[in-house]
Amino acid sequence: MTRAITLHEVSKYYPKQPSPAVDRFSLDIAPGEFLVLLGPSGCGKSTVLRMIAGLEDITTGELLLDGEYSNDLAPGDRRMAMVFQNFALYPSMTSRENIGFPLRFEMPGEEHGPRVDETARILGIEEILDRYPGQLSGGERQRVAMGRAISRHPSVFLMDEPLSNLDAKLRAHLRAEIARLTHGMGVTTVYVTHDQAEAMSLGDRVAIMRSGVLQQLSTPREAYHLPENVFVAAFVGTPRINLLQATVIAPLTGGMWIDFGRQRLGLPEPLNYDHQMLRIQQGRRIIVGLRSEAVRIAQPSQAHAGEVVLSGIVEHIEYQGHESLVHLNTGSRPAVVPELEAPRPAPAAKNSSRRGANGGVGLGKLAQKAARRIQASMMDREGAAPSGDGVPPKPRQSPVSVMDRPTTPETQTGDLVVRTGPDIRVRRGDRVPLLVDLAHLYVFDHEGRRICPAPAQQPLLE
Ligand SMILES: Nc1ncnc2c1ncn2[C@@H]1O[C@H](COP(=O)(O)OP(=O)(O)OP(=O)(O)O)[C@@H](O)[C@H]1O
Repeated sequence: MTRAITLHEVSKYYPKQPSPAVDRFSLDIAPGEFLVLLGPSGCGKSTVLRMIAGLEDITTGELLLDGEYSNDLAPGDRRMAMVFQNFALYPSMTSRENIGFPLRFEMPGEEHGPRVDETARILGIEEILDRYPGQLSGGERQRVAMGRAISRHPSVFLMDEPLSNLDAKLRAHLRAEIARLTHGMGVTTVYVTHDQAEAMSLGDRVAIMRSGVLQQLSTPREAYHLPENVFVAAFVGTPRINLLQATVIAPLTGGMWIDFGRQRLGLPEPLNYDHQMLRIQQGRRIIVGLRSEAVRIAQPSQAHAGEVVLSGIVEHIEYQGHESLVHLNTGSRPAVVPELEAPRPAPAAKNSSRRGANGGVGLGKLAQKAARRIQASMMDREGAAPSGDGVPPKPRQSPVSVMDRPTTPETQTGDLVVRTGPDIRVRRGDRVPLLVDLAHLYVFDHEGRRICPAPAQQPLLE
């Protein structure tokens, strides 16, 4: 059995918190869909997951399960299984006993052996069924934890960063396994991660969050190719998209340029629809987004149709084996998305009281919370203070704040990273010609909204 999950305008206010952890969050998850909640630490992903699970009350809004109002449904009646980051196995039980444990309550008086064996076979862990958690590797422990969730034949899997305690190789391996398993079982899955690569490779769709607010809900491909705002553009993709501050120059006499300060990028005429739409930005600050594959190092004579010329000085070459990343200085001013640039708190076990039934708030989590509070106070987190009962007087708007990077042209290092073949023959200090593919040019307005390519729904002009 699998089920549809709908969140309608769901908000969560924690007591004594100035702004909601989740703010008017709406989402429809289809039966059997694999949906990933993606965003930086503290953006509200786990809170959404826990509200779906029934482990956290919904302050306002509605949760529908298969179309039925379910805000007040007890967690045990939702037929959902959760898998956490910290495995949460009983140390005094073997793998077999751990996997069979929830069945004592779900199938009282019935023989659990066949269900446990079937689960072990699916996960390929028959050999470790008689071992204790202390005798297992991290990956094996996480497989047993997943076995415990699978054996219940749940209608929904809820996974909260289940792989983040594992090393990179194992993570990649288990990631593929999770995708195979959940799709094979056809069970609706909601998966929380802050790792965009994980989200992109796993999700049928990703819901990208920032400060409790849904920024974009789309397929991974669309999130990469058509980010709705600068936050999504910067959060998704490695290496991170190049974000440069610029202005549009569009004199009445014709022509249009994007001015980076020391260089200008001329848009070819006749202007296409997307470029024409930039005319209203004339004289205003914009942010230009260029992914590392949108620019190549090549002579102007080699330009294809739709490519325009810039140049840059090589600052650094990052050899990656299959490719090189060349860091260049084009004399532009990089734009910074504050939440992405803020230091991420040190990882700590997610075993605080709000995460699981059996733990106190760990020191690591407290440190994380303190760091978040500092981070939150430093960031431009908008929102009205809650009234006495914790319900907001009005919803927050969420323009994406973007700042200047505090550098002077003299001290500024590479502002543009370009992906090249591994054998590129350039040296530090060389000035090299660059060809920018305008088909992959993104422009965001001063509030971070994408304006090029033009959004499907145009904002009303005042
Ligand atoms: N029980 C609680 N009491 C007060 N504030 C809380 C509580 N739980 C979470 N928060 C706050 O709500 C916000 C969202 O937290 P949440 O754990 O949902 O974020 P997250 O995106 O899952 O982060 P992480 O990836 O670090 O777990 C944070 O600011 C957090 O400090």
